[in-house]
Amino acid sequence: MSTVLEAKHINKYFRKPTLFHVLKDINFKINRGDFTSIMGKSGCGKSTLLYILSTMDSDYEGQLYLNNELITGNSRQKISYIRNKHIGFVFQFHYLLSEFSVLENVMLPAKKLAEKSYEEIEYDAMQKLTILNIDHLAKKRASRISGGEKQRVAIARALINNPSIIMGDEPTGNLDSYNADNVFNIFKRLSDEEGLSLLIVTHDQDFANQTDRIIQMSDGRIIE
Ligand SMILES: Nc1ncnc2c1ncn2[C@@H]1O[C@H](COP(=O)(O)OP(=O)(O)OP(=O)(O)O)[C@@H](O)[C@H]1O
Repeated sequence: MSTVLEAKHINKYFRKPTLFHVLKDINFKINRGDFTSIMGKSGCGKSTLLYILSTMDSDYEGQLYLNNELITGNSRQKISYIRNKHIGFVFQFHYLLSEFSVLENVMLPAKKLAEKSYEEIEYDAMQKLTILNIDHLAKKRASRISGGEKQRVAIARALINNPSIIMGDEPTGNLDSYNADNVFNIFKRLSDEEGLSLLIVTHDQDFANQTDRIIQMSDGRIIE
């Protein structure tokens, strides 16, 4: 089984207001195609860890590998390229551009990567919307759709560059239970049917139980 993501001896400190050792010797691997969840009490360091794993934070000790390539220590520009190409994100809040259409929002990360023509990107974006059963919303403004629909658009946007892994920080946290189930089931389907690698932080034990593996954190450490 090949490894998509690996964390080796990750330690992280916050220096203000006082020195605080927030992540303590984090080690784990994520196999390609696995659906992994991270759980743990509020404040144990889940978001801080996800921020490092998603390459958005470079201020840590230890090594991070993506597709067996060392990410740590690369230039900001290279890391930004790798992130855009290989990692898709879904946050608790969707962060869609409200004045743009659904289709334009989904196209954005591919435009940024600038490796395909406008027409190809548009075609890819429509395909992702179709996978998520929201192709009928393509021309609508992002501000004019429901919360559950917005989160599905955010997933389509995360998929647009065919990333190696999708990461989510409480991706169902801001939704009512019906829409939370719906979004979780989309992740589950992407994992089961498309073989996607997924890593989500969640407080929901029922959701976590349906993933392939639960990483349990406590006080900045992985305990299980
Ligand atoms: N920029 C910062 N400076 C100092 N301390 C911070 C900073 N960001 C987070 N912390 C602290 O680090 C700890 C871990 O925070 P983090 O957000 O990673 O926890 P979490 O497990 O994701 O919590 P939650 O489930 O509530 O989102 C907390 O004690 C938090 O107060």
